[in-house]
Amino acid sequence: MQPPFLTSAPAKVILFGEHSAVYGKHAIAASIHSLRTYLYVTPTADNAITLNFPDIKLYYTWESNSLSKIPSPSASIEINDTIDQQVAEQIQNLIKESNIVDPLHANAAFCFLYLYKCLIPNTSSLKFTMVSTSPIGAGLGSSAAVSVALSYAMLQLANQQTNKDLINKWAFVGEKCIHGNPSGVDNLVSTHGGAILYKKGTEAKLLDLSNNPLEILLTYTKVPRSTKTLVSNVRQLYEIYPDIITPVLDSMDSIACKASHILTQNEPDFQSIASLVDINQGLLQSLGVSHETIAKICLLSEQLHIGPTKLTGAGGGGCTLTLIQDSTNVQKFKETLTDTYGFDTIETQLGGDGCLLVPNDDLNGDVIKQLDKLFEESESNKVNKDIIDSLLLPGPNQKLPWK
Ligand SMILES: Nc1ncnc2c1ncn2[C@@H]1O[C@H](COP(=O)(O)OP(=O)(O)OP(=O)(O)O)[C@@H](O)[C@H]1O
Ligand SMILES: C[C@@](O)(CCO)CC(=O)[O-]
Ligand SMILES: [Mg+2]
Repeated sequence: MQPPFLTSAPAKVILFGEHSAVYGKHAIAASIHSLRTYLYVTPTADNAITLNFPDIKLYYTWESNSLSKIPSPSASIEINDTIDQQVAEQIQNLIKESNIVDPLHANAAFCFLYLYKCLIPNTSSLKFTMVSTSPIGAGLGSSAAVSVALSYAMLQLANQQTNKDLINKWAFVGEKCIHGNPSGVDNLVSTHGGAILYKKGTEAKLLDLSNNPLEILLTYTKVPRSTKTLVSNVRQLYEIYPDIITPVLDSMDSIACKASHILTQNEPDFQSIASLVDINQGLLQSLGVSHETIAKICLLSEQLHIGPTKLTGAGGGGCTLTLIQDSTNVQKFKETLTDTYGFDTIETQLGGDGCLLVPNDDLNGDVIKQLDKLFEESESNKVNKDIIDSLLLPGPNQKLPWK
């Protein structure tokens, strides 16, 4: 597909099973339709590839000849089950030579360049501008949304027969570039949307939560952390105490399976779900991936009799998920979180669309002008979530012909 065109992928929450998913245990995850990453691919007149990632203040242009020196990994998704270390090393060297040192930048650049070398190695004269309405590095799957949006776009540029399964497989490669050892749950739910019961290496089971939607509140602690580091720390604990950590992971597996069964009943027993949330948080705490800010939110939701809270995603700060069982004190809960603790609260619905595309054919001159203006203004951080949503958010009132 010729540029310009747009791709988009949603954020996600993990209801149960973060970290244990890495060890092949079940997890339940759901997309967050209204928090999305948007990628705008546009043609340029130079013989280069430009990244404009204003959310992390990464702006870089590589001349084509600097990219062509790096060998391309196989374009076969089957072979790319593991990252080609020789190619990875040469990409990391290029990133160093480019003086891209901030890990936030280096991770994004590595993910982009590896997928570029796999899918569109000889392509030039393109700019990739990416903005997200989801908090970054916060446990809501921002790396997965980036990997999905990039994979979708590059498969389009490669004119490959694209289906969601292929997008997800390449997004998993992108997640490996950023996370190191991902389970695949984040990229799968961001690709397909909805809610799933996931177990690494098996077919995910779609969960229909629409009959009895969970009422949840997300809280963003604004504490930065790296999923790669948190996952690695758990791995170290597992290797030191396998006999102790294995039963913890097995319990998390049972929690996810039990919750999946309860949530798909006609009249789910939400009290049991609340107990499972509490237990899962306690187990995550034992893996060392909670944080003092998460503990504060857990305590406050208990004190105000809102319902149980657990971390969501890799933890270490990032975001929590509170199951709202009694909304009597919810306003006080939200005000304390924002005004006293300085956190952000996010009210959202779970599920909704996965990755989407606005093809080149559906973009007319006027819309392109609006998009160019929006994405240019994003580079100077003049755009907030409302402005982005007003033009880009897919849904019943969407301005763009998302497919
Ligand atoms: N909008 C964005 N623009 C550029 N890079 C991004 C963007 N969003 C995420 N990233 C990349 O993803 C990385 C964050 O990934 P990380 O896995 O640590 O957090 P997360 O995916 O938000 O949380 P979790 O994996 O727990 O769900 C950042 O370091 C950055 O490289
Ligand atoms: C921590 C983890 O389980 C979820 C991160 O959102 C890592 C993974 O499953 O890839
Ligand atoms: Mg991630």
